[in-house]
Amino acid sequence: MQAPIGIFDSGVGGLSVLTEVQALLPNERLIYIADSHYLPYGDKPNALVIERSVKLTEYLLAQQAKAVIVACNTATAAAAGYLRECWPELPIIGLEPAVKPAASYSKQGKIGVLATQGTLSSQRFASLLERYAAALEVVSQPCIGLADQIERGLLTTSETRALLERYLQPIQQAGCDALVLGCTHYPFIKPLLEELLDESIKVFDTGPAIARQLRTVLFQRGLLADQSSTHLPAFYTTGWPAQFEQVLHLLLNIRTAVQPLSLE
Ligand SMILES: N[C@@H](CCC(=O)O)C(=O)O
Repeated sequence: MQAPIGIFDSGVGGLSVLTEVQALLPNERLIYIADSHYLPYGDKPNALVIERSVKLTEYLLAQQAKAVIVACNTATAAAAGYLRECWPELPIIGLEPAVKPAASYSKQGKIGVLATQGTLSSQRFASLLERYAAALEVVSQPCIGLADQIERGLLTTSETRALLERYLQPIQQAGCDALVLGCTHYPFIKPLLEELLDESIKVFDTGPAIARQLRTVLFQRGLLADQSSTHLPAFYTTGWPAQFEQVLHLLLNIRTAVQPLSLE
């Protein structure tokens, strides 16, 4: 059996990355884990996010994963460095807010970033800004509660709209012309985002670049899947499978059984 690629997130957010990977690499076998029992990661202590990331990676390795995507900006900021120390041979692909392309696009020299508190207060994010946006004005906006709404499939409710309006306000007011979606949950509210944003603001997310990066890494290591193979992704959650099945259908139009997973 083909060795799989493991993908994990605190919940449904990483599905936005899974979609991009499936589109670019349709022959790969994918295993997706939503650590829903510990959601949201965004306001959890670093130590807990690291502990969970280690457990999830261990599980994926026990399933013979040939590469792991940390499909969560918060977990990447907290744990990617440590995971790479633990498994130096394993290709580990992390997600970072797309500050670099947004900064080079911006003509106003002003960009906005929507992300979790965990991501925005991380050392990794500080050095990302230092490297690529030192000369720019950056409006970093923590979006408390937004990932939870998306997790519950509430993509267009008045509460979600009100939250998003509130979080976009300082970014629009500052005159930003580029907006970075620094959390893998947020691409699922792109329609609402486009409705609320000025047309002049370009939106950046990381999913497509991650899929390309994965393809490069697998190619370099001779790990790309056989072109004749096709597989349905396998889905696991540490939370409630029935709830995850519902939101999986809503977000990706996939109807499949989700397996319960206990990783304590
Ligand atoms: N998927 C989110 C994490 C959301 C959360 O669990 O707070 C991220 O990319 O940061």
